[in-house]
Amino acid sequence: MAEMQSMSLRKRLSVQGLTHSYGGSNAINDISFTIEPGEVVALLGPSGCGKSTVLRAIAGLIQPKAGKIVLGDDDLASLSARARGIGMVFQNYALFPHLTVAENIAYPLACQQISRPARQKRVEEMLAMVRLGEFGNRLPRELSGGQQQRVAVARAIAGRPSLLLLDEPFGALDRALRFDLQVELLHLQKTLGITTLIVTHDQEEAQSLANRLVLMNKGHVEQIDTPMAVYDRPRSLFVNTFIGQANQLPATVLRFDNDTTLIGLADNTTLRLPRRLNFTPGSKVTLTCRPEEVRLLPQPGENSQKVTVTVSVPLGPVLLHELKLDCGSSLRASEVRRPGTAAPLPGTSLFADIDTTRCHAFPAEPQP
Ligand SMILES: Nc1ncnc2c1ncn2[C@@H]1O[C@H](COP(=O)(O)OP(=O)(O)OP(=O)(O)O)[C@@H](O)[C@H]1O
Repeated sequence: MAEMQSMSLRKRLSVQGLTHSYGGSNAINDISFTIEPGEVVALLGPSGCGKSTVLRAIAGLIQPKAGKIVLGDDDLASLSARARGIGMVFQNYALFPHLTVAENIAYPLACQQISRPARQKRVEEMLAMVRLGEFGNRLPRELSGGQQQRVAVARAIAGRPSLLLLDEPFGALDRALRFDLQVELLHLQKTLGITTLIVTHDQEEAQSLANRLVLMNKGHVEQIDTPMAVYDRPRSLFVNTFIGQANQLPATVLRFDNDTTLIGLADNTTLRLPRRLNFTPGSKVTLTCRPEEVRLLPQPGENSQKVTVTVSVPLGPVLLHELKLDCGSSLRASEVRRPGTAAPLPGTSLFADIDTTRCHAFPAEPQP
């Protein structure tokens, strides 16, 4: 293991101004981010936002229209896909069906013209690492989906790449297996310290695996931050609603008093935010708060709105309440279930107390 660690070169990846189109309009536009040596970064965003295009450009599978990709000291534009020293794992396994597990893992080593005994030793190390020591002689079709994906990971890292690219690596697997493999991959990545970029549309996968997230929308970057910062301090309404759940309330900035902002809601009630927002009075905004920041009370509180319970659903450890404000807007509240927590009956009138320290306000999006 010590030998392997010393031989895996930790390199920094820098992507600057990456732009590409497949013909018409740009699929990705001016994408810039860096991954520090040994760091795991997740590219996250809705379907079609350009995640795989970024990955393909880094891997050398497409030639971008503009931009610079540098790995360590190498400008990748001058290197073929094969010469880039990148390990890749894609969703659909893509193991060679006619080669055994051991031969699959040995394949990139043979391409690097590594001697047969060294190859064999490395394959054994890899098989042990992904806990498939007994499976070297099997064909891919004789393995389960999760095992096949572990072989794909072993094959990707066997050649000691400086960068690991994972494109929806566990997308085809069921939830429980996906979680197990994520934990395994995290352990492997920490042991080897390979700089890693994972593409996923599964935000839980991204948050559990990555040190930082690059959030993409419609071909551009919306925010780059740690998973917690993205959740707690979203820079746009898109990020706020894409990561986790967020209630959205149409509102108007009424006035500022010292360090507070008075916000008017659609039902003519008001909320006082304990900070000055960067809007002019009269601005139309979308106010957001997460369900866990809304507390249900039997009596009105300081920042509470009258609500009617539509339905309450138990989701494992929490109870999720769907509520209606008097103005017709919907609101969700969640509370941790304790022994004796009872779900209110549909139609019950209660008061929703919003934690205004945690609310965000974004410019209202123009109505279609
Ligand atoms: N080979 C191609 N030819 C033409 N257009 C393409 C091609 N590949 C991707 N696109 C378009 O480029 C845009 C970005 O696609 P891309 O596959 O990078 O998105 P993605 O975020 O990875 O999506 P998904 O999560 O669905 O895989 C999309 O609008 C897609 O339709």
